[in-house]
Amino acid sequence: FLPPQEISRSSYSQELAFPRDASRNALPYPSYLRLDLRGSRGHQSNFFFKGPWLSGTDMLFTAEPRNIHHMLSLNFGNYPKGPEFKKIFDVLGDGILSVDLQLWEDLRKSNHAIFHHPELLELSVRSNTRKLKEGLVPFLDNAAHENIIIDLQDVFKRFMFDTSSILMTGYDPMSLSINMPEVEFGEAAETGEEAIYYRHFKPVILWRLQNWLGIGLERKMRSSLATVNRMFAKIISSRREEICRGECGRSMDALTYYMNVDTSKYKLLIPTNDTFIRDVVFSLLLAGRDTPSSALTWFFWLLSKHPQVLTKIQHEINTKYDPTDLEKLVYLHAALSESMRLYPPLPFNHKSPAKPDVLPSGHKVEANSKIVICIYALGRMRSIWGEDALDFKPERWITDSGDLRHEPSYKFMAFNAGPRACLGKHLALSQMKMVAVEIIQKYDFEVTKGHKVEPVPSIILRMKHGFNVTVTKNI
Ligand code: HEM
Repeated sequence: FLPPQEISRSSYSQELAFPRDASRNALPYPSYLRLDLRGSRGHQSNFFFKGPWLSGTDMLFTAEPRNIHHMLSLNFGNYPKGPEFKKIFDVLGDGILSVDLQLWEDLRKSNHAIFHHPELLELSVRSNTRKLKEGLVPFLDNAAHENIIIDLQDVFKRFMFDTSSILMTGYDPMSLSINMPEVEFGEAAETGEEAIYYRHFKPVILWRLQNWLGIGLERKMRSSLATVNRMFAKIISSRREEICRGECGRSMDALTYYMNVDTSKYKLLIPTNDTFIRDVVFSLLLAGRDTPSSALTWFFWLLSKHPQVLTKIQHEINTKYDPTDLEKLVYLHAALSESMRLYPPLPFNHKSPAKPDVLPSGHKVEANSKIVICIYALGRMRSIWGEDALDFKPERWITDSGDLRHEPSYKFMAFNAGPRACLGKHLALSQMKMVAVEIIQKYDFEVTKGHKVEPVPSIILRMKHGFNVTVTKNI
């Protein structure tokens, strides 16, 4: 994150403006989102940031589909996450989100196997259904009855933490309940995500020194990490004990799967090593908790601003809803995609070439240099999405014959693109649809007057002040 004064002191390859008044959904965004939203030519989709001398903070920002396709698909082998990424995301250890090469391949293949396993899919539907019935509905009923203001973002985070934890660890932390217990893990994860965000834009030596001295966000980062490690130590040791006692008749969750993973097939996985298990499951838990809750928050905020879209979704639910076939809800799917185009839960991605290369835009990139893909800006480029790029229009996702329109992932990058595309996309979409249907069918909600909506500088696009609403029951 670069404060405005630092931006003006630094040299850019061109002047980049953020036209606040140009976007109906405009918000005061951090610097990495400031690609020219009016941009209609390739060269406006890239800029090179030159940081202070020897600080190691030079980086190329890009929101150009040709470059993205080149790095994430065509020339994937030359664009690992890289050693710098591994340092910045050191808290993830050897989880799938931060590793490269053979270990990533083993994790990717084993993750793919588990995410397509019928038992895990069944566990996902069961836990979502139960959490709606026993967590979300009683909570919202109570809020409606008591007429109290609730933070819908917090509610979504709790819902996703509980369901994601059931899926990944087999354990339900029960964080979504009327008395809203303190969620140590959630606070720790969010502090960590903010600290990691700032690490992207600071010299490594500086944040490492701050971490070592225990200063500022890095101090909080250290205590957050201790919280996460404590939680995992408990979960892992009690599962090992259950396995020893032969009590592991539970249905498939990621923790159980990785403790019994077939090492003749996945040679680099170490099921007997607790640190390794912690790394693998922690990444999955984060992936499953933070992104769908961010997506749902922005989605409901957009609905509050576009009642005509809400009416269409209600009509679709009333006429086509079939709980066993959520694919029938085409308009709801389109509205969710449109919301993630404008508000991608992960607003940027980081790449680092292994060898020097020239991008399709003509930019030369050195080995180990930093490239930031601006997913947020990509979703708002008029050159890509047309003159109405800044409008919330689910219709753009629907073909003349009423089917969903497919957009290439280097254009709609909310779920990443290429061999590292999100593995949880279908699980996440089903889950978000279930939550959306439940709320839209049963409740009306109103955003609290004067509530300020702005993003927090973090690697996840969250609302800084939460999303305060009141709800009323409509059935
Ligand atoms: C709206 C919801 C979601 C969005 C927008 C999303 C987006 C993404 C993105 C952008 C990446 C690339 C991250 C990177 O390379 O640094 C990613 C990777 C991944 N996601 Fe998701 N995700 C979502 C939900 C989920 C869920 C629910 C799960 C698991 C249950 C999941 C599992 C994963 C995994 C395992 C990867 C790593 C893939 C790899 O590196 O090979 N995601 N996701």
